[in-house]
Amino acid sequence: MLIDLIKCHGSNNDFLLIDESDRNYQLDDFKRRDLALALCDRENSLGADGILFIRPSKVAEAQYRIFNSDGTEASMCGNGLRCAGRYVCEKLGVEEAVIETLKANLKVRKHEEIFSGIPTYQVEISPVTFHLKDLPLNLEQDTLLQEKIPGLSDELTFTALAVPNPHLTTIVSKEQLDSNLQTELSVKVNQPNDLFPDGVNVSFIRLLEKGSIFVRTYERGVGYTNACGTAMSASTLVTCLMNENEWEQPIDVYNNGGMVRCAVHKKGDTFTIDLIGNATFVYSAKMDVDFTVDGILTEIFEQENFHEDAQYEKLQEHAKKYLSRF
Ligand SMILES: N[C@@H](CCC[C@H](N)C(=O)O)C(=O)O
Repeated sequence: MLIDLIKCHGSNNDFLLIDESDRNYQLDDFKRRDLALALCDRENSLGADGILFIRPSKVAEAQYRIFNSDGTEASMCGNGLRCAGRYVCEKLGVEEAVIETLKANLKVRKHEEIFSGIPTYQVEISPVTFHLKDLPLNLEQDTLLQEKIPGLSDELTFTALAVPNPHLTTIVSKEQLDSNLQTELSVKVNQPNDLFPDGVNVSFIRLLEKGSIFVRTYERGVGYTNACGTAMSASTLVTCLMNENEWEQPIDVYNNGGMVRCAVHKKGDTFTIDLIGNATFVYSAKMDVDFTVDGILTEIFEQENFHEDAQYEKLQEHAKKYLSRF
């Protein structure tokens, strides 16, 4: 079977985008999982952090689903939503749209360039909840705000939230960021364990200066990625809660793949986050897949380069130069 795809990335968190809406690929969730497992493999196949599936929607301009590279489905992916948002807007010839995701219908819109020559999209990250049952995190309390988790780390304090995928965040020093702490505890909470039965995305946050943070995330279902959009959104919210940053103000969030901008809106106890950043298309291709064959991908052809990466590298150089100050 021939399937069209676009390789794309948000902050170098990279995806394969497959539009099922005009073509009857007859994918079911087993096939979507198998495609994610096979095609995301960086050693033997195309390589990516996940697959974005675009599907028809009865309630929005399109439906969007995200499968991690380990074949599990996530309720949300922020960097992927910017890419999906761009794809849907360009396909429909519009500047904004609503995309149906597993737990919410979310607004996406074309945005002024975050850096010269970079296609930029703003996406809504919502709903946000701090109830531990929503992650889930099995502790005998309702929320976890800047607290220790017994058995996880003696030195770090954590905040847990779902946006709506689950996140565990902690604000760290440069020394803690450079240590093995993040790997050790992320592996622990993403293998079968009593605290997080569904796993969790673990972010280490470094406060750089007012209005600017660095976030590195070990993603559930993937491992370390260059960036995680929902994690950067959740982390920005946590820094506002701790009075390190301000509500409603743009915060620059640096990551290992570049930088994005987040703004957190607070109305009473309700939070929404704007995530603004690149939606970069790398190449488009047609692939031949056979689900009965090991590795599934049998041939890839008609590859076309979008030539957007050279400009993106300039954003990365700018981000690296800024980070070298800290
Ligand atoms: N990279 C994503 C998040 C993808 C899903 C995540 N690994 C999960 O399982 O919750 C992002 O940009 O938000």
